[in-house]
Amino acid sequence: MVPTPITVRVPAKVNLHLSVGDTRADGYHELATVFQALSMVDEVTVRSAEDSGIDVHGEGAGSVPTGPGNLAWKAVRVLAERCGRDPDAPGVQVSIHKGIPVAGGMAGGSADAAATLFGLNALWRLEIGRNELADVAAQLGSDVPFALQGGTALGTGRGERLVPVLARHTYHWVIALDQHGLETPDVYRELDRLRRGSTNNGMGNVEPMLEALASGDPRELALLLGNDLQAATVSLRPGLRRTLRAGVDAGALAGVVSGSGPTCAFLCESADSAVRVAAELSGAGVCRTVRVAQGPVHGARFVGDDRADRPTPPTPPQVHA
Ligand SMILES: C[C@](O)(CO)[C@H](O)COP(=O)(O)OP(=O)(O)OC[C@H]1O[C@@H](n2ccc(N)nc2=O)[C@H](O)[C@@H]1O
Ligand SMILES: Nc1ncnc2c1ncn2[C@@H]1O[C@H](COP(=O)(O)OP(=O)(O)OP(=O)(O)O)[C@@H](O)[C@H]1O
Repeated sequence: MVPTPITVRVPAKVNLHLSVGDTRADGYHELATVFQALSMVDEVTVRSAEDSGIDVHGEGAGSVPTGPGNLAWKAVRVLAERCGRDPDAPGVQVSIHKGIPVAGGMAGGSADAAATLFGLNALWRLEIGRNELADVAAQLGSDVPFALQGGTALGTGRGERLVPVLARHTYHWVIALDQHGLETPDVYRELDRLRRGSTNNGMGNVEPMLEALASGDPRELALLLGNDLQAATVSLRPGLRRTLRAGVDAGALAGVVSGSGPTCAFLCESADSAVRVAAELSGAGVCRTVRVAQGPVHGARFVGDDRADRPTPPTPPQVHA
């Protein structure tokens, strides 16, 4: 019997804090980061098919590869290898509906890889537990484990080692999308260039941010938003200075470049304030488009599964596409 297709919803992320340390021997930078999952999502459906393939729909779909360059494709291969399966007999069709901006610093490709792992775990009835799935996720990219986990989390190592963080509040965000994306390696390379000759690549202290998150006051959190990659992103895209200023002028508590950018995220005092800021920012002519989002939200989960306390169940129910 052909298994029922599985659809998984998976969130974007913003880095509330991103400290970038030294480059390691493997070429990655040591990180200390606080991730938050936001209510901008991709939906990924995995189904058994004669021939394997990927189709991509939604905003920015035209710039997403549908072959081996797609992180979801890699996820199929890596998981198949892990469990000794032939990924092409039968094949897997992966359908991606993009709601997360492409190459925007919000981990869209990572989200699709995480959703594919999560979906295949059910489609192939593998019953892989969350820790092992997170290990496979880390093989695919530094941001992939967080897309599985969601919520708010502290990431260390190259960003893949996660500890959940208590966040007492729903935070309201305005997200400003830029005209064109940026490639993450280019942004890290630019940071290395800007830092050349400097010896002080110490990691910022995340404790104050963890306390602000526990208190739940967005004004406290706003004072602590920070991203070491921001200088590099702004150096590559100087117009972002204007975007960041415009968000604060429109009434946001603070703004920060999301990860490697060029998307900017603005923290607002309330849902109403976010709507006002979004309206004013979209009229300011400093970005392609503006969205309103909330965080934290769940990591990868089945569409239709509303149980709030089960972000990554090891043996989930199958939900039909
Ligand atoms: C900017 C962030 O989104 C912040 O969460 C991440 O650090 C990037 O995570 P990602 O896109 O999953 O990145 P990966 O696919 O693991 O790595 C892509 C490239 O980014 C750079 N990279 C990434 C993570 C890291 N800790 N140090 C790095 O230098 C490396 O050039 C690497 O080759
Ligand atoms: N499933 C996918 N969705 C989007 N882009 C993908 C996907 N698979 C591969 N890519 C490629 O990866 C590049 C980065 O896309 P992505 O949307 O993941 O960027 P990002 O959000 O900036 O990543 P991150 O925040 O994790 O650094 C794109 O240029 C695209 O060609």
